[in-house]
Amino acid sequence: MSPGPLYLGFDLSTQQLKAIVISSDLTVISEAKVDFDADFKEKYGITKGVRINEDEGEVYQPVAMWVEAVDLVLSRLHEKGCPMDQIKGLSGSGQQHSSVYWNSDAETALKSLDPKRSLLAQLGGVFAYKFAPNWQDHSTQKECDDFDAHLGDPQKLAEVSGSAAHHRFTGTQILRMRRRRPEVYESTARISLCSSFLASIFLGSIAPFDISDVTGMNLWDISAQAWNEKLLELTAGSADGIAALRKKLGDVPLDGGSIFGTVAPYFVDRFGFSKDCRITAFTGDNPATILSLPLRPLDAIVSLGTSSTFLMSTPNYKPDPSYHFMNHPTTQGHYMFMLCYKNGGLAREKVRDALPKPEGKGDPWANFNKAVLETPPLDVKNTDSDLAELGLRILTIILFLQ
Ligand SMILES: Nc1ncnc2c1ncn2[C@@H]1O[C@H](COP(=O)(O)OP(=O)(O)O)[C@@H](O)[C@H]1O
Ligand SMILES: O=C(CO)[C@@H](O)[C@H](O)COP(=O)(O)O
Repeated sequence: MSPGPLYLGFDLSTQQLKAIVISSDLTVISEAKVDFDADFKEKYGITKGVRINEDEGEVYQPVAMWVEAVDLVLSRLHEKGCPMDQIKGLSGSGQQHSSVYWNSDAETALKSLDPKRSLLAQLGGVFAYKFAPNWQDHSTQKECDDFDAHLGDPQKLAEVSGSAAHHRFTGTQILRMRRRRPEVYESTARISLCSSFLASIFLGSIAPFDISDVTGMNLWDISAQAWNEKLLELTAGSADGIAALRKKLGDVPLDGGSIFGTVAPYFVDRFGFSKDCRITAFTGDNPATILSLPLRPLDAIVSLGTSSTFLMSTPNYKPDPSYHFMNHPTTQGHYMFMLCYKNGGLAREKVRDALPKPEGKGDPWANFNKAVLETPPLDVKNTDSDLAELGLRILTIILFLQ
């Protein structure tokens, strides 16, 4: 029996490109992944998905690797016998903050993709910069100082953009790109976030930023729901440069759930997608996580990937330099609150490696999981007087009940 209309979701994260196909009742029909280290370590010179330039604190990923991964993950789905022609909707998420710099050939190349040739053969030359600065990049201290000072102080920047300046936030990254690599900035026709980059490939045209992901840039004025003119001026270097920067950034649709169009003919001819398979906005991986569970007021999600994040949804906008506020991805007037630990995965691996190794070729995390399950949270046995819970309650009161 046919499972009915299917939906395809992607996640382009630090270490993998994952694809999952589900039916309307959320049954998983097929899945495939490209693991960057397992598939591309030698070819692209990466470790844990990234390259590092220690001297400047740069952490970055080859954009060509992402492009190649799209063809590869789809051919894996296809080879598994996934009924591609029944996929009616397609969307996805991308690691937040990471940016792609397209040159002026990009739009034409995306519109005229030939299904007989690979994506990489056709898109290899459309980037003004071969790399995407990764969210782990920390080369932008000077730019952070400039952002924090530009509106007065970090509190003011947080009030306007939802966050104080952060190394990984895309505004500080674009400012550094203009200063450090002015030729790249000049030859950039459009800038994408990781999420809108992936949407652009499927759409065959450069997709706009998502309304939630745009709030991870330190450039979007959340109260005005518009680019902040002063922050654009800082990034562009002068008032005269604002118009050119706006062009590179593009317009941002305020409706996060909008449909961008149908899948590009390349995917219909090469992988058997239906012509009417529709593409909805791709968003950041954390906003996507917020959407993945039906959160009630005061519910929180902890997401453990390369980073670790703590997420809540709220109608109250209470920004502070010590955490992040972002637009909710689909509900206008709602926000998501986030704490992010950049070294979450690393810390867990360190603890895992300090424990005795499990015997044989079983799950390398077996002893870690056992130790976690056997240890009471923060080693506090009485949960009624648990200090961690007290901390969470205070945070909740500060955020929501003030
Ligand atoms: N069984 C496990 N228990 C705890 N952590 C794990 C386990 N398996 C993988 N990890 C950690 O999760 C990280 C990868 O998470 P994943 O969500 O796939 O990455 P990404 O950030 O690319 O989305 C790895 O770096 C590793 O530290
Ligand atoms: O930078 C942040 C959030 O601000 C990270 O959470 C990234 O979004 C990366 O996600 P993973 O690759 O760890 O899933």
